[in-house]
Amino acid sequence: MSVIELHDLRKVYPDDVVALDGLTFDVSAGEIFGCLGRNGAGKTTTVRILTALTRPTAGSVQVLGLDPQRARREIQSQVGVSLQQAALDQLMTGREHLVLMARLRGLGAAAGRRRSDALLERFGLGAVADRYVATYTIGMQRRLDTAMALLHEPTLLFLDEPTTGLDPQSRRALWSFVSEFRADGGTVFLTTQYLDEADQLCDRIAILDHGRVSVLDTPSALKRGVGGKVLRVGNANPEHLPGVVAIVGEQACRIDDSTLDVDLSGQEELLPDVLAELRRAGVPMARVDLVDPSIEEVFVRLTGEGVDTRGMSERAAGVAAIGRTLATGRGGGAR
Ligand SMILES: Nc1ncnc2c1ncn2[C@@H]1O[C@H](COP(=O)(O)OP(=O)(O)OP(=O)(O)O)[C@@H](O)[C@H]1O
Repeated sequence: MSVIELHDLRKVYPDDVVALDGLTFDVSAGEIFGCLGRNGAGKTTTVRILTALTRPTAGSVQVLGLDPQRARREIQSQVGVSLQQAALDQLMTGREHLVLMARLRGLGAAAGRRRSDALLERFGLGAVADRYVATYTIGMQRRLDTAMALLHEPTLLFLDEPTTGLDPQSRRALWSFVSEFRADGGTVFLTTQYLDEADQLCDRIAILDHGRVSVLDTPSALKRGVGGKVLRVGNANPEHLPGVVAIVGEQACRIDDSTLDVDLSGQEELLPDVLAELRRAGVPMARVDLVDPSIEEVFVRLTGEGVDTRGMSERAAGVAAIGRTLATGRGGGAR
């Protein structure tokens, strides 16, 4: 059953800014659906239209079987929304936010307090519940905002870039919350600029480009679709890289956290040469593996380096580091 249906959706802002240019997809009940794309691709506009915060210019949209513009209150009472810019009052405590929101949601005083307490604990905010939000970290503010979106126990949750700016621990905590929410029967629509997040968390991913869906599928189908294997070298040393780059070319090499990925698609015949080079450089073969391409590689292969997501920029920095190592002959390129 579809809980979200978009057909040929267009949104044109004043001054002819085209944010959405014929967006079509649907989201099934119980899915974690990821919407990926660079800045300005149209992700937030999509969330705002689905949650009745913005009116589309053309096209049709249904959320839980309702038209958001005609059934605005009904939709907003049934879905949870955590937007990129959390609307929190710095001079209120976390608990005050939740209790106030519970009142706005029509929960009785006792029920509101109970639900607030439970959510404060669930999101690890119990110890700071009575501190001003001004003293919260970005991660705490984001968790509070997500907790507020859950007060009325929605079954459909919209999270707009929920982990942007969070430290790795907070990101993982958010991921496990999203998985649990789905395991309890919920549906999640999330936008992200992090490719690894979409890969690990989402059942299906739509990559948006200039207000359109450029590809949409499960992470594994996307990876299968592009074909080709990646040779992964763990604990790679920058000194090992020039030889490999000389064989496969700089574009095929990516390094991240000392892991070197060599994209062999279309040049599989080079595998023996690369292995021989690694062996010559003294890399233990136990550290070498053949793996499926990551969503990042899919992204690069399908759309080219032009899709500037933050995750890709980090990898691009890694490739640039290899380039610098080659150019200067100095090590230290890997992060
Ligand atoms: N209120 C607005 N008025 C005019 N233009 C807007 C408005 N909101 C968004 N836009 C423009 O619409 C396009 C899509 O923006 P949108 O925020 O939906 O993209 P996004 O993928 O969410 O980007 P980001 O990752 O930066 O949030 C961009 O060109 C943006 O500048």
